[in-house]
Amino acid sequence: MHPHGHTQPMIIAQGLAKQYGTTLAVKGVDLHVNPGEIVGFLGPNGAGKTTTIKMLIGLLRPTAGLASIGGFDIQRQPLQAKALLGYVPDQPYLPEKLSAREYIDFMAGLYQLDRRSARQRGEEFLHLFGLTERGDELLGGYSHGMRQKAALTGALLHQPRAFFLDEPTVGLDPRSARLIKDILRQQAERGTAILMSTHILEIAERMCDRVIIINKGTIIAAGSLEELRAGGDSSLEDIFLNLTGDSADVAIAEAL
Ligand SMILES: Nc1ncnc2c1ncn2[C@@H]1O[C@H](COP(=O)(O)OP(=O)(O)OP(=O)(O)O)[C@@H](O)[C@H]1O
Repeated sequence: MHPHGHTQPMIIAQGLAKQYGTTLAVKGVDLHVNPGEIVGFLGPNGAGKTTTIKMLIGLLRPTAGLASIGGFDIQRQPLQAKALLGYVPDQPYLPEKLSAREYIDFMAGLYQLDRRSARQRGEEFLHLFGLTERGDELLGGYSHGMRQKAALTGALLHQPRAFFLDEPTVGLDPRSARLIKDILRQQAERGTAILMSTHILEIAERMCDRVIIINKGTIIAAGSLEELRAGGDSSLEDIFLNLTGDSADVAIAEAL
């Protein structure tokens, strides 16, 4: 028996498509993330990663297709679906005039959490992130890394079952990147499904149970790294370049 019960995927996309004007940015994407899984969402710039994630979390209405979180359709049952999900964008919006502790209270209110246990959970994250001493400073004065940590704290406060991150470790020092990696693994072990976009292949290799590769709005490969390597010992970088590159680009990359 799987530790998290029946493995109905927590995150599902079926035929998701998005057209901006005449541009088909996402062309019928099918994907799923199971409870407890960390899945890397890889693709070159402009491939459609952010657009897909924004449709999955209900920030963008798809032109076609369905997205569901924990069995709730994100368009038809947005409140139920959104209560289950957390999202950290690559440039998180934070209220600059609030301190980290005030932000924790603010997020607790937004998700209608019990204030005391939310505060306690918030303090645990501040401690983990080394921000206990700076929790009363205004977020506006936080560094990029500190902002990422505050955003993660706010997004994890309600214990989401589906967690989405856009480029979570960009601009972080190695220690902070490691910390975030550990926290994500911890969340996954508690059954949270995690989908994170990244273009840093090394991060995907080290952090993810499975990767999904998107190129020009279409999923072109999905599986564990072992499956993608399919017996060979190519690095994820080779696989990625081969799958997404024009052959000329790959030839250039191979020559480097
Ligand atoms: N609001 C918009 N209006 C018009 N076109 C858009 C809009 N947002 C994205 N696009 C286009 O859709 C395509 C996919 O963009 P998207 O941001 O989803 O890619 P991405 O994979 O997240 O890229 P990156 O790695 O550079 O962040 C691109 O061609 C982009 O120019």
